[in-house]
Amino acid sequence: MADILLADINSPKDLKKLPLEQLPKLAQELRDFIIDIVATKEGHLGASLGVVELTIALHYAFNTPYDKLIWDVGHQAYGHKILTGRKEIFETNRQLGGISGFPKMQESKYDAFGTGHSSTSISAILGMAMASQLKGEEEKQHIAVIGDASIASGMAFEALNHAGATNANVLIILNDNAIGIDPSVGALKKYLTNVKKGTAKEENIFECLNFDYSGPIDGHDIELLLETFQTLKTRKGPKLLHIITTKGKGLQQAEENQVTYHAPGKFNKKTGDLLPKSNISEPAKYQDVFGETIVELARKNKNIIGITPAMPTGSSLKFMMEEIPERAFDVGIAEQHAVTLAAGMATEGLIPFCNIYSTFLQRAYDQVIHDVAIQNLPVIFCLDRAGLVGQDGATHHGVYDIAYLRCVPNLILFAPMNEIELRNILYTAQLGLKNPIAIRYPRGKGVLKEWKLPFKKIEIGSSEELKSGTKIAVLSIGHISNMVSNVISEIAEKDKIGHYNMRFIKPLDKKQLVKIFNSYEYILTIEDGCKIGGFGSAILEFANEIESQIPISILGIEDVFIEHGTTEELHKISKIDHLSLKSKINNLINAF
Ligand SMILES: Cc1ncc(C[n+]2csc(CCOP(=O)(O)OP(=O)(O)O)c2C)c(N)n1
Ligand SMILES: CC(=O)[C@@H](O)[C@H](O)COP(=O)(O)O
Ligand SMILES: [Mg+2]
Repeated sequence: MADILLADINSPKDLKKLPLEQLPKLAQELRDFIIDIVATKEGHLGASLGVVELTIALHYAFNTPYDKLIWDVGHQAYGHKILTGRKEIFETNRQLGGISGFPKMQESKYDAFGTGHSSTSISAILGMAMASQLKGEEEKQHIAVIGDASIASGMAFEALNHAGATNANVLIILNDNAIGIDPSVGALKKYLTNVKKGTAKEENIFECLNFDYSGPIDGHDIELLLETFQTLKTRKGPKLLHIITTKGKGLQQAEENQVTYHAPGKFNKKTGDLLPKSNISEPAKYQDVFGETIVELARKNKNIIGITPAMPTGSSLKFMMEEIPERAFDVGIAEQHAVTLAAGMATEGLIPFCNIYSTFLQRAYDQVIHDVAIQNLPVIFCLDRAGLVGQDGATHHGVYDIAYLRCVPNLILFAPMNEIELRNILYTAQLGLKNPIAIRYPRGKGVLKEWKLPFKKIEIGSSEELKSGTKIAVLSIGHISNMVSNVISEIAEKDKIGHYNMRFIKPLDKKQLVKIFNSYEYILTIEDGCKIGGFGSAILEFANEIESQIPISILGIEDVFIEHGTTEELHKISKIDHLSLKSKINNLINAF
């Protein structure tokens, strides 16, 4: 049997011992290794398969970790992790206690910068290169690998604009596979396509920005990559190398179905076929409730617009993009633009539904305040993936939105308990709200079998008493309210417990709250967001406002970053799972 080259590679030092002719064989092994593990452990697949040759060539040619290497987004860094000492633990990728699915500085000296959100790599590598200049490290190389969808983002352009006016020693590798999670969009995509066809205008956009541009070259040709790196190493100043790769390279299914194989779930490693999911009829995903409902509403209301920054599949806005393409827009990885675009549309009487994952809206915070809330424009924010999202970990949990939105005047903040509430608030929001509204809902499935019921208007600021009680009032918000209901149903002295689905974090249902504060002896709040500044804080502030002395306990995410694991595991760690809540309530009952 031929030697397994990968077996002996535990660091780039080992890699450098291989003769050049063996690198294509190593590439095949690395690809097989990634496929083997991701097939059972799940994770991001297509992006890592597409940069196998690039990863090998980079670590072969450069002196990492002394030379700095940043992977933008970082979902393509599995090969990098495997070649830099994490091969033996790669099977723990994204699992609780295991390695992160993204580069992470605390995990390895080879991870020069932590990523997860896109388009940060050029700024960060420029910062490092400028620091090297100041320290007199003239020979040090600084490399950022960024995809064609990520380079189109505002932040990447800000960094290119700055870098091009410096003599910093940076090499930006544009990994152009013409796709993000969904097909790349926009004028830059058209430009890059023309460059590849050789029909671009005389002037190269990157050269105009003062970059030393090379390419486009085949990013799967290791020898060519190595030759190019040797040349580029000797050139000073900002450089951009344009490489062409195929997302999913080496696994036919992944090459042919690039959207599905971005993060395919479990699959057969030999055939690439996806493993069937359980065939029990399950509740719908919240994202699909959004996707189907917006189509239903938009058919009747011609002013409705759908906007997504590069997540048509993840948000299910693709349903509207397919049926009503003239009113549904993927604007690329451009959260800031998406928000202000929606604001502009709202000034003209359109009704924009701007769907952004909770974690990615962090990037557009100023736009939410300055362009929407101060001007009190009725933009409808649909914040998908709110709460703990699971294996993507700390960079992706949507746990700050309540705290960062609750403090913004004019903004209504709602969290549906189930699919019907989501559907009804989407309906309510397009009836002519005078304020912006943010609707937060989690990754994954709801709880109901039937949710496509006739629309009902939800009164803004109204809560719902799910169960009355005598001693302890549990106030919950959003999907987690279902777990709370289940827990209460199992409590022996359940008569003592009242349960309120508060729905609106802002405005609070103050009428209901006054009643609660007058009828109970203890209040317990629960949310799947950070405790500091969250829903529980809002209840504390209310207690202060009415000068209530009733004790209040807040359950939610503590002041630490929660890492990766299944959402069930992470809820447990955060003590907002079924058992923790049950024991908390039982302890309270014993105390009263
Ligand atoms: C700020 C931000 N918005 C959205 C995402 C979600 N996202 C992750 S990967 C990706 C596409 C990246 O495409 P590209 O840069 O071309 O890399 P490729 O996957 O093709 O390697 C998107 C939109 C993100 N990680 N960060
Ligand atoms: C890398 C990245 O940011 C996305 O691929 C993200 O992992 C998508 O998350 P969902 O799987 O929740 O759509
Ligand atoms: Mg791409």
